[in-house]
Amino acid sequence: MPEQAPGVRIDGLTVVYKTAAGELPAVRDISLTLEPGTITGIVGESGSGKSTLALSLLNAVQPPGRIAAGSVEIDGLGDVVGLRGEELRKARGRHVGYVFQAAQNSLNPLKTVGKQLLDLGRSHGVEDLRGLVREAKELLGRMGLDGARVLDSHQHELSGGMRQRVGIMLALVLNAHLVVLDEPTTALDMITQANILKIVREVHAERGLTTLVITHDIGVVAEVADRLAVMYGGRLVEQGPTREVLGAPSHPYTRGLIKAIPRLVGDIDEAQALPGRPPTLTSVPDQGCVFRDRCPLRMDVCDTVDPAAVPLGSRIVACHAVNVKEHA
Ligand SMILES: Nc1ncnc2c1ncn2[C@@H]1O[C@H](COP(=O)(O)OP(=O)(O)OP(=O)(O)O)[C@@H](O)[C@H]1O
Repeated sequence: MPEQAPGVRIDGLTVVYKTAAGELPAVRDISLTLEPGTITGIVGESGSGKSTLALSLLNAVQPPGRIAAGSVEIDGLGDVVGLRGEELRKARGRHVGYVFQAAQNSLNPLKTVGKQLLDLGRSHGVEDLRGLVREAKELLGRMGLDGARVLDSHQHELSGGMRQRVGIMLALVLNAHLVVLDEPTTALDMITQANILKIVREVHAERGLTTLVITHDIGVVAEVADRLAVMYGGRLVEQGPTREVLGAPSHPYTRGLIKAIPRLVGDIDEAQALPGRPPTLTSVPDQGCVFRDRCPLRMDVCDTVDPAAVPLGSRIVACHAVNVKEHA
C-alpha cells in the first residue's frame, strides 16, 4: 500500500443478511468513490445500511450477513471483497484504521488500554513499540486526555466519551492512510464533539488520509466532510460536494433530513420532522423507489421502477421526480 492517501472505488455493492424471510439486502447496488485525500460523510437514519457499508470496506461483514455482489477496490490492496485470512487481517489496522460504532464497548474489559495498544502493535509487526506508545499518548493528549493515565486504565475506569476517544486513537495510531469512523462522536457533548471533529480534520490533513465518516447526524458531516453521500433503505439516494448538497439538496429525502435539523435551518421553530419512519430490512420495498412512502414528489413510476443513480452536475441523484424536472 502506498504511504499516501488511497482512492477507494465501491462498485455495485450489495450486502444481504439472512433472516426468517430469506436473505434480504441491507445495502443494495451502491457505487461510491472516495477520492484520495478527501473526507466523505455517509449520512442516513438508523437502519439505512451505513454501518453495513462501512464494514464492507474491510470485508468485515459477519454472518448472517455476506457481500452478495460488487467490489471494493482500494489503491494498493486491490478488491478487498476477494481478500481472506491473513491478508485481510494485515490490511485491517495497518492499512485501514477503523473506529467501530460501538467503540465504547469494543475494548477488552480485562486488559488495560496500554496492553491492548501493545497487542495491536505486535499483531501488526510494529517494531518500535515505544514509539507506538508515544504516538498514542500524543493523540490522546490532543483529544484532551491524560495519555499515560488512560493507557493505564481499564475500560470500566473510562467514561463513554473517553472510550470513544480511545477508539479514535486506536484507529489512527498504526498510521493507516484510509480511516473509517463509524459514529465517532455520539457519546460526546457538543463542545467535545466539535473539538474531536477539529482534530479529525487536522490529523486527516497532516497525514494525508482518505477518511470516511459514518453518522446519523447531518451536523457532523456538515462540520467535517468534503463530500456527502445520503443513504436511505440500503440505497445511496444523493451524493455530491457537502456544501452544494446541504445548500441546495436535490433528493426529497435529503431535503427532508435538512429541514428537520434546527442547527442547519437556523431556527428551532422552523425545523420540521420528516413524517413517517424509515423502512426496516423486511419492510423495504423490493421494487420501485425505497423512499416513495414518505415522498412528497411521488409519481406512478416510483411504485414499480427503482430510480437509477444519475449524474446531475457535480452530484449523483437517484430520483424519478428530480430527473423528470431536470429533463423537462
Ligand atoms: N446481523 C444482522 N442480522 C440481521 N439484520 C441485520 C444485521 N445487522 C444489521 N441488520 C439490518 O440491516 C439494516 C442495516 O443496518 P445497519 O446497521 O447497517 O444500518 P445503520 O444505518 O448503520 O443503522 P444504525 O445507525 O442504527 O447502526 C437494518 O435493517 C438492520 O436491522
